[in-house]
Amino acid sequence: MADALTLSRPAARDAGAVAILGVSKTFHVENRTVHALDDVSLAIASGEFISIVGPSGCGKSTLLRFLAGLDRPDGGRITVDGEVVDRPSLKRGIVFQDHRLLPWLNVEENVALSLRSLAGAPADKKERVQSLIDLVGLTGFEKALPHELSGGMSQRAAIARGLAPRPPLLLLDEPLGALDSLTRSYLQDELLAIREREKSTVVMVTHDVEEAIYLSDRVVVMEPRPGRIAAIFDITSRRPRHRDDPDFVATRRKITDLLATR
Ligand SMILES: Nc1ncnc2c1ncn2[C@@H]1O[C@H](COP(=O)(O)OP(=O)(O)OP(=O)(O)O)[C@@H](O)[C@H]1O
Repeated sequence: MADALTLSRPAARDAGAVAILGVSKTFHVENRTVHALDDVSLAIASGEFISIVGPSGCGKSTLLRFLAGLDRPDGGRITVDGEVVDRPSLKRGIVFQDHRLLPWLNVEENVALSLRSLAGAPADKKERVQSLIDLVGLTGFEKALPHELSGGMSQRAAIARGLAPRPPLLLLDEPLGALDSLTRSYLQDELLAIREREKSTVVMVTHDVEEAIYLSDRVVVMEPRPGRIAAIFDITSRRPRHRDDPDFVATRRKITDLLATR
């Protein structure tokens, strides 16, 4: 039973621990060979918030797709809680930059989609859906269709959908990338609050170094051709963090300087 989740929190407090071991991937397109990832290894503790930053083409999304089980590496392996990731699972929620809500379903129905295959009483599922809609600040918009929502609201609905089955691991691929800066910083705080409440491990790909430092326990900086980990920064300052704090500014400078050389 690959998806033995229930509506209650999946057992252990140490769920969502990730091991990425020597992962490599080469794409062959016509007569071109792209070393998208080369020998990438990373251990992520349960409950950690990790951001991955790096120049375009360094393999961030490829790595996230592997973590989701949407694709497989040619070499190495990935485990979550000791289980090899070789297919998608409700144990790993994923949210993309474009919300990918089904246009013919309303907010409530979109959020409920990923609960369909889980055991549980319909009333419990309904309660879970409503609590997530409340959590992401969409109360009152349960019956709205995606085209009736703003970009930020659609992204919140997508986050609620990703969280619905209580995945121990939440994967975010530029989830706030398409939003204006005000909505973006508001949703960053919401992401922290959601993570605090849901206790999921989070792996987020972002192009925004400031966002990565603001949210994460560690920032992984990747370099391209071949895609590798160039450095890992521990962000130990207490939350809420302040973007003009000297430590914050110094870390941002170190990361952007490093990125400028890649
Ligand atoms: N399905 C595919 N077929 C061929 N090449 C691919 C495929 N997916 C990714 N690549 C190549 O692998 C490399 C890494 O791509 P990936 O999308 O993971 O990078 P990224 O760091 O997420 O980039 P961006 O920041 O621009 O989204 C790129 O050179 C890309 O062209």
